[in-house]
Formats: sequence, structure tokens, C-alpha cells
Amino acid sequence: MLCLVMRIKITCEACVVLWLAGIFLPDMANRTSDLVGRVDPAQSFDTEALLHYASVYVDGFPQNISNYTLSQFGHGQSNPTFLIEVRSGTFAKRYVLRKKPPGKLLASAHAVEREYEVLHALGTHTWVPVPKVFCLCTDSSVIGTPFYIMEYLEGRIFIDPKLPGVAPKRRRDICRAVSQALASLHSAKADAVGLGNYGKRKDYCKRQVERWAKQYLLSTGEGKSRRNPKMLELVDWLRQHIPLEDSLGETTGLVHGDFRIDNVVFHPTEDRVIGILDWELSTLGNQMSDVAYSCLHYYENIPLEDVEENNGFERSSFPEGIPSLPEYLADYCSAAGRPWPVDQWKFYVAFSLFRGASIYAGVHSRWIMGNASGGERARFAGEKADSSSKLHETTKEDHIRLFGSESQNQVTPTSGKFVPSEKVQDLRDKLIKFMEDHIYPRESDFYILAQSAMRWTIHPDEEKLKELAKREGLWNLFIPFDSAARARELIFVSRHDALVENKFDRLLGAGLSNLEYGYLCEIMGRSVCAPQIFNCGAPDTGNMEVLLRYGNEEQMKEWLVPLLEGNIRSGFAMTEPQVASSDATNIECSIKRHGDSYIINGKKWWTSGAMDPRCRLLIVMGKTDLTAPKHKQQSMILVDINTAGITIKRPLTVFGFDDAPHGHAEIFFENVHVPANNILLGEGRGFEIAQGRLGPGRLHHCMRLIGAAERGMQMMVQRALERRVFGKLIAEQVSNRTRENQITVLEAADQLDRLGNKKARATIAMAKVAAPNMALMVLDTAMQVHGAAGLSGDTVLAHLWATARTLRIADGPDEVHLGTIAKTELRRAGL
Ligand SMILES: Cc1cc2nc3c(=O)[nH]c(=O)nc-3n(C[C@H](O)[C@H](O)[C@H](O)COP(=O)(O)OP(=O)(O)OC[C@H]3O[C@@H](n4cnc5c(N)ncnc54)[C@H](O)[C@@H]3O)c2cc1C
Repeated sequence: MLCLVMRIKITCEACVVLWLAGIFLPDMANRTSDLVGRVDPAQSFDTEALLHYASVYVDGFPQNISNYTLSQFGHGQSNPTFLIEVRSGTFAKRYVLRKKPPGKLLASAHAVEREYEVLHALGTHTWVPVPKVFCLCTDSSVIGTPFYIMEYLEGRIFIDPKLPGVAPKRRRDICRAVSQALASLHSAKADAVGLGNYGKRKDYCKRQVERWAKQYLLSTGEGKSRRNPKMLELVDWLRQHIPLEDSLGETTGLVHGDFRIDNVVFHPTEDRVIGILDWELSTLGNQMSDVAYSCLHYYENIPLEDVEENNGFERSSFPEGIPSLPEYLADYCSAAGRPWPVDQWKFYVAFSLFRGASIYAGVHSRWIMGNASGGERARFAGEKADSSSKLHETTKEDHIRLFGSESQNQVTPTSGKFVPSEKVQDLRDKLIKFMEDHIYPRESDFYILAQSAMRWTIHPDEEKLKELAKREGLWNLFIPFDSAARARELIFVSRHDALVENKFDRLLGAGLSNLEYGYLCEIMGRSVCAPQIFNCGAPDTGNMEVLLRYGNEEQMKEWLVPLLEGNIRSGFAMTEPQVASSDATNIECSIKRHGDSYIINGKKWWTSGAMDPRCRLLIVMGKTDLTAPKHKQQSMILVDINTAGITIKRPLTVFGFDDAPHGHAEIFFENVHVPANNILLGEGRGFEIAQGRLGPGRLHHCMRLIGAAERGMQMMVQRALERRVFGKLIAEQVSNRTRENQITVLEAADQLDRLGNKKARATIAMAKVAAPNMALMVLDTAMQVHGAAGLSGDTVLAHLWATARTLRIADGPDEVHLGTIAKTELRRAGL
């Protein structure tokens, strides 16, 4: 089972023991051609029948064979593997045959059919490096068992992960190639390559823990290997700590099951992987188990005294050039496009060690009973099993040393109250992929245009991406289901036209709650360019929300529909230069009724989005009745930006960023005539509307800030693991505060859904104060870690920081929100 190249191995268990016990000490790499020997007579089969079969079913197989040789890779592997060399005149070809062992087998074991299936799928549909497969024969009458024939890969195999005899620079390259090979196989989309039914997607670790726990109990006890109570404790610990992502299938994908350096073939001279071997344990399942398993050599051979002293146990004795564990993981994460795997790392390592320990126990038992295939050496397996059982106790220290404390490091909620539903999870995955495929790669192009003389024009790709996002169902996701229902009833259903209904239904989002949208908004916040691509950018979202909630049928048709379609953009004009606008009662802009019109006079600034060439609509807040009670003087009115009397005075900048092409405008209104039925909800209802608008909008800002901080964090970690200062990596000074703030924001979104805007006000205020401050701190640290580059336009950090900083003021300064929190608390205390 284990690797194609080990000569001495008799069973898979023995291989694990021999490898982990350090018995194989080959120097440098082995050539694949050096790893074959005589065919074990017990494994021989009818070669003539094989050649005949191959000549019929293998494309290009030599027809007039003058000579052939058959040799075997290792001896007695789980699935015996043979090298066939056929000659036809001067022409020679080599193939590899892999078959089930002879004799009676468990139904599910030695499934060469599955190996063929996965190799065929990957070889046909992906760039994952695998040997090409030529044919599968399930007819046991041909050579006694099912088999398949595949390409022979001439190359190198490194058996010792310490890479003895290899130059330090090449060690780094080889390890990076291994992590990239794992990332490439993890990136294969099972459904897309026809492996959708290759295994169960959920509860992989849960099933594996039970399987190996059962195995351990069978292998230990009276007359067998000693049963170690610590192992049983470990089983309990694992059962209690199975990550939620395992049952949700969040980290599900194609799993190799036995991924390690000695199961990959390198190019004969270049340090790149040309084939991943031994797919017998492959299935669909939790890919993090593969990642941890591939790292086990970082944890192997830990002296027991170290375990007892609770020392951290990242191996420091690796030869120069071998990356540290964080470096290896960073390579994997950046190649797989995955977040840093901190959340449940301890579990996955403990689980991998436990699996190994159960295997050792089985081998040790068989040694006691006198039939161990590893001979005398299998005796050490018992010690191995015992020491592994203690490892989960110390992985915590190691975990903290490497990544910070557990509570600090959970980035995406995987447990507790806030767990995204499957529907949200699917949307989240799609969004992440969209961001990776289409948005991050274009960020610098958008940035270059926004710095050029053409800064106030739209990059042509933006509109194309909007269409793509629409097609993929990633459009208007911010619309809460209750607002969608109102619009559907008012403007779409009345048309009685199925086509029209369908069209507009797609425009009304995905029927999400504010809480559900929160998980998605966070992803969009990772790039300043992203929200508008999904028609989820401020201030359009807030303005659409106003129209959805308070617009009448005509207003919706005229303004909401083009906004929903993404054909126009909009601005919200409340703040005024001459008054302290955080107190909206100060606002002076006048909106006066005159016959069938209102006449607007006033000055506004910081109207975001008004510079955008697609901006058509302004929602203007002003006073209609100076004699009314303080909170009834305000009204909101819909204004076409092209109306006579409107002058865009200038774009404002935030720390030098003008946020072109959307911009923040200073606007003068001089005798602007607007139709009277453009008033929203009625005169004096401005405050009411502002409350409805600002609740969800504030949370969207907060969620985007979590995403921005998340991005900053990832960039910081990557950078800190790449760059050295004074001989050391800039790593390990990193703490992560995003999780605490994310919970606050989710809590606020949940309250908004359940209790409504008014009752959720204090929690929304808390989120609005906490999120920008957290994001600023994280982004500031990320800029610091990047050095001068962090302050430049070469990374997104400075722009993200500037945006986060504005949100300590925009949508209400911190102090105003702190006041709201204080008032609520005092009221609650009866004061
Ligand atoms: C990038 C950006 C985009 C914006 N987009 C828009 C937009 O699209 N539409 C729009 O209308 N506005 C927008 N604004 C304006 C924003 O909403 C206002 O700046 C904000 O409401 C504060 O108003 P102000 O600037 O008049 O500050 P002021 O009201 O003058 O307040 C100044 C300071 O006084 C202090 N303060 C205020 N109230 C209290 C209190 N109760 N207790 C203690 N201290 C207090 C705070 O420190 C506050 O920062 C935007 C602002 C920025 C920076």
C-alpha cells in the first residue's frame, strides 16, 4: 500500500513502522528504475495472458513482441506492482501493472478499480501530476485478479524527508514542490472531474476515528500488545474535538489518504513532481487530514522526555534548507489558495498521530503473536504507539507557539451559535472562487486606471465581471428576504408574466437574512474593488434598501429596477460642510414644496458614489418643515443627478485616495426642481428612513472590515514567513483579533433579523465601534510587517487601512455609537 518503491516492505503496516522508526536510511533519491527486483514467486501470474490482453486494450502497445521482462517493485506490497518491459525489434516500452494480491480478500480492500478511477479522472481532466492509466481489467480470469496498466514514470523518489545528501537550496525547492503537488490534488473539483460519488463528503474524520479506535481495541489486550489507557483517552479527546468543518464538509474534497514525500515521483533532473502514487486510500473526505499527515515527519521521533516536559516539538534538527513547519504550511496554503490552517490544526495532527499509533499497535501485536511482517523491528512499534498517544497533550503548546492562542486564531466560525448553513456555505465557496479567479488578479489593473488621467471612467472588465457575477447567482445577495418579498409583491408579481417574474426574481438576491449575508459580505470586503462587482457596494445597497422598504411602486420602477440590474449607481447626500452632521438634526438643506415640485437648496459633501459616471440617483436629506418637532423636520427625496441646479464641485480625498471612479463629492444644490412624488414615504419621515437604512448598512461595513482585516492578516502571515530579518523570519509575532469582532458583528446581524432595527441598535453600535478599530490594528500591523511596501500602492494594505479609518467617522463617529451603547446600558440598569 504505502509506496511503490520500498523493497523491504511486506505489508502496509510494516512500511509505516519501518519508515517512522527510521530504518530506511537511503542516501539522496532512488531512481524508480533501481527499485525493482525479481518477481516474488507467490505473486506470479500468467504473463502471456497479460501481454495478449495489453496488446488488445492498451493503445500503442507493441504488437510483435520480440522479448519482454517482468520485475516487481518491492515485495508483497498491499497491491503488488510490476514493471513490464516489452521489446519489438529495437523498440522498447515500459509499463507498470498494479493488481490485487492473490487469495481471499475483504470486499473493500485493495480496490485497484478505485485507484484506476481516480487516476483516470485526474489524468483526463486536471493538471494534477499522475501517471497516465491505459486500461482496467476487472475480469479475474485473465491473470487471476483485477488489475490496471499505467504509464511508467522514470524519475526520482526521496524516501527520507530530511533529504540527506541534497544541497540546501534544492531541499527547499523539493519540499515546496511536494506542498504544491498536494495543493494541486486538493484543488481538483470532484464533481467536475467525475468523482462526485467517489466517497462520502461529510464526517470523514469521525468515521476514521471510529475505524481506527476499533482497530486499536482489536489489536490490544490480553496476549496482544499492551492496551494503553492514554490511547483510549486520546480516542475520547478526538471524538470530542472533531471539527465542525468535518461534519459540514467545509474542507471536503479529494483526499489522497497516504500523501508523503516518498509517494511522489520527481523529474529525473528537475526538482518538480511528475507523479503522485499510491492512491489506494484515496476518497472524498476532509483534506486537512492529508495536510497534517504530510507534516508528520515534523512531529516524529520525539523523545518521550520532551513530551513529558511539555516542550514544543517542532523539529529543529532538520538539515539546512528543509522548510520549517510554518513555511511548509504557508507554501501549501498559498498554492491551494486556502487560509492558514490554524483553527483545528491540533486536532488534525493528533488524529494523524493516532492513526499511526493504531497501526503500530497492530504491528506490535502481530510481533507478539509471532507473525509480524516487520520481524524483530516491529517490537518498537509498541513504544511508538505509546508515545503517540501522549502527543495531543503537547500539540497545544506547539500550536500556541506557532500560531498564537486558540481563541485568537479562529477566523471562520466552525462551532457554536454562528455556523453558516449549507446554502450560505455554498455561496461562500463560490464567492471565494470568484474572488480568486476574477477579482484579485485584476486589482492592480483597476488600481492603475484609478491613478491615471482616465481615473473617472469605468474599467471595461468591471461591467463584464458584473455580468458574470449575475450569471453565477452572486448578485444582490445583500437583499434581505423580507425586503425582497415587498418588492416582488409591489412591482413584479403584478405583471403576470412568467418571464418578467423570473428575470426580476433573480434580481432580488438569494433570500438571505442579514446574518446569512454577513458571511458573504466579509468575503467581498477582502478587496476594495469587489463589492460593486456583486452589486453589493455602498452606498447603492443602502439606497436600494431604502427603495425596497419605503419606495412606492412608481419609485421602485423608475429607480430601484435599474439599480437592481446594476445599470445605474447612486449617492446618499446627507452630510453638510457647514454643520456637525453626526447630529442629523443640524442639517440645513431646504426642501420646499412648490406646486407639483419640491425645490432644493443646500450644500452637501462626502456624497459617496456621486462622481461615478453611472451615478443617476441621489437620495437627498433635508428639511421640509422648520416648525415641526425636531425629529419630524427631515425628509428624503429622490433626485436625478442631472437635474438643473446641481453642481458637482469637487471630489474629496481620504488620505490622498479619491476612490476613483466612484469618489466622494461635494455638491451644491441651487433651486433644484424635483417632482413632488419623488418624496420618500412623505414629509417629515426622514429620520425614520435613516434608521432603517443605517442598521443593515452599518453591519455591511463591519463585515467588510472583518474581510479586510482577514486579508491583511493573511498577507502579513505570508510575508512574515517569507522574509528574513537578521537571520530570522519575521514570523510568530502575529496575533489575530478578527474572530472576537466577527462574533460581535454576527450577533448584531442576528439581532437585527430577530428583533428589528430598534432593539438591535446597541449591538449594532458595538459592532460599528469594534470592527473598524480591530481592522485598523490588524492592517496597521500588516503594513508594519511589510515595511515600506505596506505603505505604498504596491499592496492593497494602505487603501484598506484608509477605508477602515474612514469608518470610525463615516456612518456615525465612534463617539455617537458609544453614546448609544451607554444610553442602552443605563436604561437597562434602570438609571
Ligand atoms: C469616506 C467617507 C464617506 C462618506 N460617505 C458619506 C455619504 O455617502 N453620505 C453622507 O451623507 N455622508 C458621508 N460621509 C460623512 C460622514 O457620515 C460624516 O463625516 C459623519 O457622519 C460625521 O459628521 P461630520 O463629519 O460632520 O463630523 P461632526 O459631526 O462635525 O463630528 C466631528 C467629531 O465630533 C465628535 N463627536 C460627534 N458627536 C459626538 C458625541 N455625541 N459625543 C462625543 N463626541 C462627538 C467626534 O469625534 C466626531 O468625529 C462620509 C465620510 C467619509 C469620511
